[in-house]
Amino acid sequence: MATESDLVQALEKTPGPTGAPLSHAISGVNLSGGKAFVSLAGDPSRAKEWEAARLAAQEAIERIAGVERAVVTLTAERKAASPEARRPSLASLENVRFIVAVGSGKGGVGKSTTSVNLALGLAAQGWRVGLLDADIYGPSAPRLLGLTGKPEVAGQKLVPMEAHGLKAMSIGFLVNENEAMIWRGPMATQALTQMLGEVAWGELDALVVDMPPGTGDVQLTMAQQVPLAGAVIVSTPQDLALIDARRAVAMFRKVEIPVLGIIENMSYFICPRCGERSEIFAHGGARRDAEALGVPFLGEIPLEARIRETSDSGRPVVATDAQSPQAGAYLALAAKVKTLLETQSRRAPPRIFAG
Ligand SMILES: Nc1ncnc2c1ncn2[C@@H]1O[C@H](COP(=O)(O)OP(=O)(O)OP(=O)(O)O)[C@@H](O)[C@H]1O
Repeated sequence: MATESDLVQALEKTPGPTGAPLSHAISGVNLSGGKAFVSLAGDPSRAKEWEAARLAAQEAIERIAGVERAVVTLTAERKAASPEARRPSLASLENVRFIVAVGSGKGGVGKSTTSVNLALGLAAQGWRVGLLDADIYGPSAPRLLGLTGKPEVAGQKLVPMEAHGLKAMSIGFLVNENEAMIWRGPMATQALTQMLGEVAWGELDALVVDMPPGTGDVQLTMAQQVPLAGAVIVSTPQDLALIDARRAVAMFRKVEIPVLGIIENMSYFICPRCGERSEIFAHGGARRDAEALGVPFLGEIPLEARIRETSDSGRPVVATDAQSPQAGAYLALAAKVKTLLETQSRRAPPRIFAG
């Protein structure tokens, strides 16, 4: 059975008028009953070249086994969605294909653990991935990735540190934790902007941004300033955490960042001795909320001592025990996020133009 991901892959091999693969221009993908509908965002002033690209895309998709018919339409490029247009000072992000925020309405729900394992899960699928620990009030990337020491400086830029195949930057590499904790509003925002703009990220398929918990001014400014492709919200199943998760969804929606979905962390507990499953916090609330809010539910991560031990000792489970069921939960999550990024992000309103 062909999937939407196969359509994206076919366009990864088809160059477009800008020289970049046509998959970079996708603004919408849908596959149902063997019929593929794809929209490509292009520059209307180069309509002839885009018309040729449209036909090439149609042919490439119709060659996929299981696709009977492909309809490819052109939509006008939404300039505001490109990193350069929204934030000229963030030039060092221009070779980053997708920037994904991981947010939570509330602290301590496992946002950082999820960010690290999600980033590793994306890397496990062949992507080049960076992790920006933007949680300036409680930077945890140094601990989670087992990194010590200071990043090097090359030219005017900080060189990201590397661990388990990820590039990483954290305010925790630069100042001691207590110092960052006392920063307020504008100072915190300024530090974040610098970490985005003054780091030599290089070419990345995805930069996972571990956001500060909550939905205050710092988070809102960050969501507005960074050219985010989408946001993932982490919640635990308790009612209070879910109320805050709904606020986080509302915050990203307010600034028109697509919410890729909600993850339920610490969803259930499997007793390591008897294997019995207990639903300590009335599991399932995040799935119901996701349905009510009309956003995808991305999955459940169990509450497991192994996840805590590996995270807290700098050996994240996806990097050090990829075959374990715990890593499997994160790998499944990463696969969903990858597909959503490739198919949902940059979805422009369909202003169709003819070639
Ligand atoms: N699924 C899980 N199973 C067991 N322990 C977990 C799980 N997820 C996170 N933890 C543990 O819970 C604690 C808090 O997790 P983490 O630091 O990722 O949360 P956070 O939401 O980023 O917190 P903060 O608000 O402080 O940034 C850590 O000790 C972590 O190891």
